[in-house]
Amino acid sequence: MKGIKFDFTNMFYPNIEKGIKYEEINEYKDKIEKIVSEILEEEPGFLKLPKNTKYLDKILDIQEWVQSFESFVVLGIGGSALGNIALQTTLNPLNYNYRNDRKTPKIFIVDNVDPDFVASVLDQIDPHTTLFNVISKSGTTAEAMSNYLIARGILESYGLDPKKHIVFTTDPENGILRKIAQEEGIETLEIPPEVGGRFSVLTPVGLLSALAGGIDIIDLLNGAKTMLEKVSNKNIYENPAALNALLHFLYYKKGYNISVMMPYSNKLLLLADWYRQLWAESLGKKYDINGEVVNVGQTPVKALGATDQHSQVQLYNEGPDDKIITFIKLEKFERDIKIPKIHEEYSALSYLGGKTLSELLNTELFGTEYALTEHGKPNMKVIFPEINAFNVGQFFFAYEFQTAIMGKLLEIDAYDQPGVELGKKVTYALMGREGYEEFSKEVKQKVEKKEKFIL
Ligand SMILES: O=P(O)(O)OC[C@H]1O[C@](O)(CO)[C@@H](O)[C@@H]1O
Repeated sequence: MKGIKFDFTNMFYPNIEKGIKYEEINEYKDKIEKIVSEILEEEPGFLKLPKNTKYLDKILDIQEWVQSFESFVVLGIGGSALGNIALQTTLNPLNYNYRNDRKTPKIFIVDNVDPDFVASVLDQIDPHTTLFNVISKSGTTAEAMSNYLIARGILESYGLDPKKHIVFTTDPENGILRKIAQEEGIETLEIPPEVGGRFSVLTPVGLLSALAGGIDIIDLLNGAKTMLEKVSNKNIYENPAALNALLHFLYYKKGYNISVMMPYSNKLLLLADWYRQLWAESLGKKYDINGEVVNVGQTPVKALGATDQHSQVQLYNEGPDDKIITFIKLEKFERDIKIPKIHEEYSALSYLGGKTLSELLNTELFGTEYALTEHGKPNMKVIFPEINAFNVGQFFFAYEFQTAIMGKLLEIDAYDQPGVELGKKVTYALMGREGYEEFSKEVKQKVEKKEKFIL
């Protein structure tokens, strides 16, 4: 069958000595059935996206305008950038201006306020031929807003009409971007109110820059749609998202606090960055749904094969039993390179001659998998037959659904992020935002009183 596959072989006992037993899975069969039914019934915002053509139509309407620019610059952060970055590095890695005979803009994603980084992007673009896509669900995030102000300032300094060079992606009603859009007539795409940032890659948040970069967004959504069908299966043994969630949950209960995602493909690497936000922000929670303090969460970690075999794998093999490793395997690379048969006289080199790099890379993946299993460390694999929009759409959707299930298993709210508020509030206060004067004093006093220890 078309699409990605999940290989759970090395998650189970007896392949892994301390592995999960089928009896443990069976104990949760009914619970998983109930959870999947509940999610399908509750229809959290992200679930509606694969079938919703409303947003797609609107984006396709402005395709010609968007692709008439030479540069397309996303200004956003977190869920308003990570999906975009994953899509571009996976499906538009060369980021050409000319691709498949069709001119598409070069895509830049500015997801930080590091002045060196922002300046380096600005150095590369010509405002006359640039479209800025300001993405913010809340329309308040300091990083996205400051970069918006900078972009707008530049446009104005060139005498350019912001309406012709800016498109907003934001909430349909709330937030300052929506207000500015209404007052000034700036083109604006909607983020459905019920879809949180980290679940929004399949909304205009991710779709517009994807389309701008020449990615087949219809295929992307088709992939998500087929995965929706697959993960709607209530039988745990036929539902990869449910089985993956349950395995992560059962291991988590045994002290496996870390979930490593390790693609063996540079193009697929940043899917792991997208996953990190999804898993961390959704599941790292102090309170459960009844208001009890639980302090749960599993720390997502990103690694790259084969590079990190020479950096992290020592720890993964011999360190504490606290990690589950998810490899991402690519079966068919877009290109391959044959290793020349030079130095046939040295056996330390001659075994490589005549092989391909993809052969070497996937053999290394096999070696790492084998070694981890021998060391008794649980590991699994997501297999991409090839990199295309359909498979990437499947991947996004499977992990979103898996996160929803994991949230229910942990009995927490997977859709909020109260833990990020305090840091934001301090920034507002210290940067002098109106209404935060008292809080600013409080913070300064507290810091003043601290016993300092600086070396
Ligand atoms: O799209 P927004 O509202 O600018 O938010 C960006 C990101 O900030 C967060 O709210 C966390 O600070 C994320 O959940 C979100 O993806």
